Amino acid sequence: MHKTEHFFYVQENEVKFSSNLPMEQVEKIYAQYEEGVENYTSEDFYVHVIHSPTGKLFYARPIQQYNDTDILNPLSMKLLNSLSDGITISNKDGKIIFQNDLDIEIVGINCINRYAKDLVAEGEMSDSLTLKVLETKEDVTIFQTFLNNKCFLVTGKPIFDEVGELQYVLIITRDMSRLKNLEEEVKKLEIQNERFKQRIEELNNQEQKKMNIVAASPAMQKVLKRILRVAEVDSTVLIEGESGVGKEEVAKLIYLNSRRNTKQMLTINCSAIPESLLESELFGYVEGAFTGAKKGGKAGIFETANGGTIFLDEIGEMPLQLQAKLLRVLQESEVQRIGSTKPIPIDVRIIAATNRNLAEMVQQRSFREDLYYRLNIIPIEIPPLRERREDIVPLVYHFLRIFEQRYHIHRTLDKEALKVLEEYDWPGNVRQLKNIIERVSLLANQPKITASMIREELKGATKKKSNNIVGQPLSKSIESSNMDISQYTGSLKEQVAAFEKEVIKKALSQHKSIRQAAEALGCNQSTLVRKIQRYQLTKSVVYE
Ligand SMILES: Nc1ncnc2c1ncn2[C@@H]1O[C@H](COP(=O)(O)OP(=O)(O)OP(=O)(O)O)[C@@H](O)[C@H]1O
Repeated sequence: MHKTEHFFYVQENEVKFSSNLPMEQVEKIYAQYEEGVENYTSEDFYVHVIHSPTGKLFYARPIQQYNDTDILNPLSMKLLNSLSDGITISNKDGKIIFQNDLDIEIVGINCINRYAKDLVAEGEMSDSLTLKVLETKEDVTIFQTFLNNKCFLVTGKPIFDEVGELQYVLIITRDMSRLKNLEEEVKKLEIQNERFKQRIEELNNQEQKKMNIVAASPAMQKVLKRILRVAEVDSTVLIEGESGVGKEEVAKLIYLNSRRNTKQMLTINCSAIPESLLESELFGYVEGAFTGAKKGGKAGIFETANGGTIFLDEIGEMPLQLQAKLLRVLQESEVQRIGSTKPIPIDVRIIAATNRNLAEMVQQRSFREDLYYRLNIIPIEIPPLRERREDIVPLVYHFLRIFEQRYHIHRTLDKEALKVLEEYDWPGNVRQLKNIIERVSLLANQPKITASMIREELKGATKKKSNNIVGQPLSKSIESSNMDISQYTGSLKEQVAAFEKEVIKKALSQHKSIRQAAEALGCNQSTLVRKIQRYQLTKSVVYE
């Protein structure tokens, strides 16, 4: 029995026994008993009745009268102030008897000793959870935004005494922004995690991307290291080297390993496009900018590549007037379409390449000095193949594998053949080596390629060297060849046709099949067949 509990025993309406309550008090309690009830309150007592066959036993426990100050002793206040939630406690009349420091900070008002209903009536609070809990006598939870615009989870809890009377209302205000911050932290970590995963994938891919470029020699290893380092930064790169050394391949590698690899890399060959067209290709134009300008205008390559990369091949061939315009784009990161004064902001990375000596061109004033320095922020010089002979054999095997997959032919080279290739000077660099390997692979009528087959091919190349078309793929050699055109007469159409006939004849004589010749000329087989018929190139002529 609880030490403050009293009891008395009643038999036939007569109090037979009482513990230590004065009789007067016992009678008062008993007077309020209603026949049959088991629990009731009387005066300041909570009464529990046990009915037995012979009588009734009454337990009377004094209802504790809490004093507000009883619960708010210094220690409990200290404890409540140390919590990281806002706490207020109101008594059953709705008077706020305690508010911890954090709650005062959150709500912005010190409510101690004030009544919740007054705070609402006086407009200091739009609503009061204390009043709601007093009314419903139930737990209530709401989300509430306070002065600092932070979102809080506010929970009101009724606190009952032993007899179920609501005694206090406890309000707990929890800062949801802390939870939100945590949520955001978790999200950030997840994003970071995702980035790490991507980076690992990228690094794995990088290994594969590197595989496309052969760099066995110390000189190319150095270049490769530089490529991978510059790929990470966003600056302009100038790739220099003789024709066919692999400048475009290097540009692709930089792009593939850069952060911009999710956007495209657009390539423009400055030597292959006439000056007038190059300007509009690069910068675009507005409607009516010139005769023949498309309706609605056209975006230039800078606009189209926005966010990505532009590879300006053969930059040394860019006319001076366009060099000035390109310089402005690089300096101001904005472009103006032809016929417009409106600047369009652009964000592109420029990779430029040249086989010309730009520094010399600057001295000869055929290349702008300011543009040269602007492009030359990170120069990459690719040495000619003859200066990195360690790359020759790995390149041979690399190309053999490519052609094996492309043509389904398996070829190997004997030792002597490899030696010949290693000792050759390769004026046409890697492109020339690639073409020789393609040719011998296709022309060989046995799996093993011998030194004499290579020598034969290289003899042809040396002969062609005087025509400045060493080892170029056929389509490229025609572009750059110094073919004697004085032999052609007649109208432009007739001269072009005569030239075309010669080009096709030559291609057919150099390739085993029409398909291969078409491939080398960069046209499709049916076009070539039509032209063979038009120019009446018979088989015997073709293969003589
Ligand atoms: N290191 C290399 N590894 C594998 N292939 C290479 C390498 N270097 C060049 N190649 C191949 O050689 C050919 C010529 O390379 P590329 O077109 O990049 O040369 P380039 O220097 O840009 O030539 P140009 O100055 O004529 O434009 C391409 O088919 C390319 O794939």
